[in-house]
Amino acid sequence: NLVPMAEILKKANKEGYAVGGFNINNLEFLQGIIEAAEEMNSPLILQTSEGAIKYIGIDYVIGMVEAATKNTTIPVALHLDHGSSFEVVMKCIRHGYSSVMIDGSHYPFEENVRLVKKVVEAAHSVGVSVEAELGKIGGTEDNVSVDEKDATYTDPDEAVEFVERTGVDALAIAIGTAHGVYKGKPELDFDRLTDIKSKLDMPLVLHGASGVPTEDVEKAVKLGINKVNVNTDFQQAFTERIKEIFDEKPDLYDPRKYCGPGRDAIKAKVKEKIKMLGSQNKA
Ligand SMILES: O=C(COP(=O)(O)O)N(O)CCCCOP(=O)(O)O
Ligand code: NA
Ligand SMILES: [Zn+2]
Repeated sequence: NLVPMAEILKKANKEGYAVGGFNINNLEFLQGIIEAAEEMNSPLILQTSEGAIKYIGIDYVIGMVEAATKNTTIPVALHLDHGSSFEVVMKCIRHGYSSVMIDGSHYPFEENVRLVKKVVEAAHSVGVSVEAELGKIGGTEDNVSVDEKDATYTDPDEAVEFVERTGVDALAIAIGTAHGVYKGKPELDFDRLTDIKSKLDMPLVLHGASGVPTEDVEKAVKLGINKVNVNTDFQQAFTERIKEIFDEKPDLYDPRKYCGPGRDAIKAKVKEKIKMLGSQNKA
């Protein structure tokens, strides 16, 4: 009982809120995230990077997510984050993912269009949603100069052509965010977001949300972002809690004694993010 991401995001776009694309890295991330979303009555997009699939094992991902969603009343999608090839996308679809990202943002425009079009045809033929990316989301934050912005940030007119030619359900745009921990304060290009949304009234995705001030994420949601990806903030919440536990009790060796509190820390952080995105009671 997974749902296609497109359904979740269509409602979010219509009603002006965003839904978390929360990455799972192990059992505790999955449990913390799904419990928080259920208690907040929020729709949820669970996502795994290719690295997480390698670490967990795709059969375990599917098995754990099936267990997590067996009795749930909230709409949940299982999404491949940053899919790097048609082959990986098809593997996830075959295993039961309800949504996939094919990330061709580092290819030339025409190559990105060709690859994404191929994925959309295959995925849509079996009811699976597709996210793609145009523009370059930074890997590590460093101050982007103006001309670099035009070289790396999403061009609104290109975005219109891209969506028309590919038929994607959601578009990840580059407006100043970066994956991971920021060095400086990220400056989001809200004018560019406004311009893109005015030309493309469709679900838009913000990557790299960890480390972006809450008020900036809230503003981006108001301006038309409908999916917000978060990973690092949850990884840091988990890790910091475990460090605290070991500071207090260095001789602990039962993993439940430190992974359990780590799970609780993730859950608390997820609730904060759901409040920030406005998806509480939108299930
Ligand atoms: O946009 C985001 C989240 O960005 P954030 O971590 O800044 O919140 N994402 O798409 C998550 C990226 C996860 C990468 O995971 P691996 O290390 O397993 O490859
Ligand atoms: Na980030
Ligand atoms: Zn990302």
